[in-house]
Amino acid sequence: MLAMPSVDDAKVMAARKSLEFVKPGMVVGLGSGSTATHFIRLLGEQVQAGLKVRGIASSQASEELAVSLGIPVIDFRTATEIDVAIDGADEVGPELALIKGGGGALLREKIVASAAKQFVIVADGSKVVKHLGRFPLPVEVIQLAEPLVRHRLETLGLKPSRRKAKDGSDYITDEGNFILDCACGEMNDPGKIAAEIRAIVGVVEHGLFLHMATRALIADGSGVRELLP
Ligand SMILES: O=C(CO)[C@H](O)[C@H](O)COP(=O)(O)O
Repeated sequence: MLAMPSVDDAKVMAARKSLEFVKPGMVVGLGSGSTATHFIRLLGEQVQAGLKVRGIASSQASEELAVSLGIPVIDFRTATEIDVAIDGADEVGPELALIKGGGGALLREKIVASAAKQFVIVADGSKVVKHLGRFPLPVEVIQLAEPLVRHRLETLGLKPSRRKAKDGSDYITDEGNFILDCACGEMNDPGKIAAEIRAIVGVVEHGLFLHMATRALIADGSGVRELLP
């Protein structure tokens, strides 16, 4: 009998499969989180073997990793086009609706994903859900506006809680904002929730990525399966 791959092995399998979508000359969006980290490491091996691509990073951590592996990284301020973005997700729902931002990089991740011609999700099978909402939805907010935004989120029926760093201090994103992790419960209409949150001034971005992913590569005991929207 075949042994089930560990969650981490599954992440590597999905990340490896995503290399098929990276072609010479491309500008590649580099996601954040453990699965995206596997992808960046594998891409680094390809670059060291001669593949010519340039990366654009969705977080400081991913940028530092890419640079350490010799992947040429474009300065975000000069980028105008992205061919493919490869990133992980916290939940993958129907029609490839996603919750992202567990690693706190949702703003840059969404900028990269929205500009990319292809947005490929890499994940282990545990991330696939029938309804989004078990994972708390991250909402990035301007620090100054946090109490007002928090109250508005509560009036929408969400239960926000300010994210803390490992040392107990407030978690601050790469762009200098707070994150409110919002318990939402099962989402029947993610589009409505996304629009309501988006309408609150002081919200910088939220972790619902709707109608963005062009495919998801999901790895589990039976290999890597491809989901399309
Ligand atoms: O959105 C993200 C970071 O902001 C990550 O892609 C998401 O949290 C999944 O992470 P992992 O691959 O470690 O499970």
